[in-house]
Amino acid sequence: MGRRKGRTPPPESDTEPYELDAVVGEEVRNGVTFFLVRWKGYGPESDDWKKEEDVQAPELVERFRAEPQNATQGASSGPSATDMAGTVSAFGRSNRKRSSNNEGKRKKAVYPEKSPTSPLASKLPDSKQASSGLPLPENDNGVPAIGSIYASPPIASAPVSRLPARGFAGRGNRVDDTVADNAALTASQHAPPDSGTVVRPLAGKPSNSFRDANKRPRSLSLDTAETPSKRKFTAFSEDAAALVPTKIVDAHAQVIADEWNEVARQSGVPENAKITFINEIDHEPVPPDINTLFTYLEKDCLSSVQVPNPPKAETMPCIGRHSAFTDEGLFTFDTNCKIIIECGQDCSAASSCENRVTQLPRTIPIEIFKTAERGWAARSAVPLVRGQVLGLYTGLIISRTTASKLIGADAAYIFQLDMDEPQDADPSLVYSVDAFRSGNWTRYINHSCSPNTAIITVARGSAHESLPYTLAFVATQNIVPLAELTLDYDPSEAKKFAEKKYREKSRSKILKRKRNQTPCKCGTLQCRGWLPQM
Ligand SMILES: C[S@@+](CC[C@H](N)C(=O)[O-])C[C@H]1O[C@@H](n2cnc3c(N)ncnc32)[C@H](O)[C@@H]1O
Repeated sequence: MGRRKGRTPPPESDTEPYELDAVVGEEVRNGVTFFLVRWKGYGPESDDWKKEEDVQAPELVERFRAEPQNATQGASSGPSATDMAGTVSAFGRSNRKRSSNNEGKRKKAVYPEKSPTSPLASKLPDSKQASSGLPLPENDNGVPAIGSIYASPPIASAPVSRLPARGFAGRGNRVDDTVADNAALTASQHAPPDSGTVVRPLAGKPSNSFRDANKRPRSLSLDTAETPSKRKFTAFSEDAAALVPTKIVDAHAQVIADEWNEVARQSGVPENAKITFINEIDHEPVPPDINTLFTYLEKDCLSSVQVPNPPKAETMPCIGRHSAFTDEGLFTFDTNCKIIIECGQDCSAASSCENRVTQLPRTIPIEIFKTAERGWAARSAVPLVRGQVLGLYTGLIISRTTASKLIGADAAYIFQLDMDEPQDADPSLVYSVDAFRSGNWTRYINHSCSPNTAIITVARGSAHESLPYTLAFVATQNIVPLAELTLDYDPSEAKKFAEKKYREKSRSKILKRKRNQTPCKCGTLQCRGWLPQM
């Protein structure tokens, strides 16, 4: 691997890309498919320059196989947040020795973009919509404006005492009407990352360790008689039901699901928006950190700390209520507000107030499903539209001092409320949400370097109603049924990655593995290699 042929490439230029010349081979390592590809050229005068390297870029290879001429064309028009295959090739390269100093120094990026003439163009997500989240504000210190989940391998939780969940009895969700209007949304826009291969359950030893969550169980090894059959979803049909694989719901999962659905029902979630657990990968019955002592919180967080009062109702008037959301309740993505202010109890319009979009009950049926490499994950059984509010990140509010002491699995579900927070903030006075022992289905939203959801921060009009503010997931693109819902756990890193001036320096810094960092298995062309770390 990594052989280089031809003469030494000419001096580096940011505008001249590699061009994919051939897919020479492919190999599965640790469950991830790497492709040996041959790149060619740095410009017209160096067309004879070629080299081979292994990359983890299934989309690029698929595109190349379908239409070799257009797979990497348009590259010289420059990078975008969505189309940075260079990160992938750099990641692939880091796994092997470089063949020469010259090559080692060079880090050329490939920026595959939609070719307007390509028949595949309509199948690729729109680059604006599929950008790595929202054009989210960042504070002056470069701290993620919205907050970040940090990653570490999850393990089984210890039982905790149960606390009651509070609920908001709101009215019907207008967003759902829009979903219905968009039911004809064709599924060809993008494929759910995990639907490429659906593995049926096996007879054999169940895997109960959460530490195994991201690893394919031994019983899937190809040399056993029980090699699973694989079913490929090559394209979506409009009939979403045809895509729904056989659901394996065991008795234990059913008990947990019933309990969660009952809490959700009390919060106003309709009957047809149930949560189900599905495992088509192995025998792990339900996410193992979930037992009957886990506290399901559909809408509101619990708090272990006395958070100082957020701004008072007078300073959060019921104005500009349509600035952040459309009349249909879809987030507009064009607000500069770091915190979206919704009405709270002080609003005279009470529950008929339209400025309560994120307080409306969830209307989306959710499937929590096992993936081969990313543990458990969440997806919607119905189509979602860009801007739709999907749910709130709930859990226990803890101080940053407490959060920073958590390690390993205990830290896997922490979302920093670091929006607008000075870098030298007193850690005992800034907060995080921990969804390890209490939370809701959103705790299963995995990281992707090219996500389809983002977080918006919302405060409610009156003190103590949202402590200190609410984290709401919104769809950043139209999402087909059963596509895994994903979030960039550190959008500020993605932003740096996309910026030209940071490109070489910050990319290599980001791509370099830090201690204990977890490999990212998002499988996208934009993959930065590792999960963000606290
Ligand atoms: C908030 S939890 C998400 C739910 C988790 N998959 C589970 O099974 O409970 C974050 C953890 O999920 C796993 N994870 C999330 N995104 C991942 C990714 N892109 N690649 C590998 N592991 C991922 C990591 O173990 C991470 O610490």
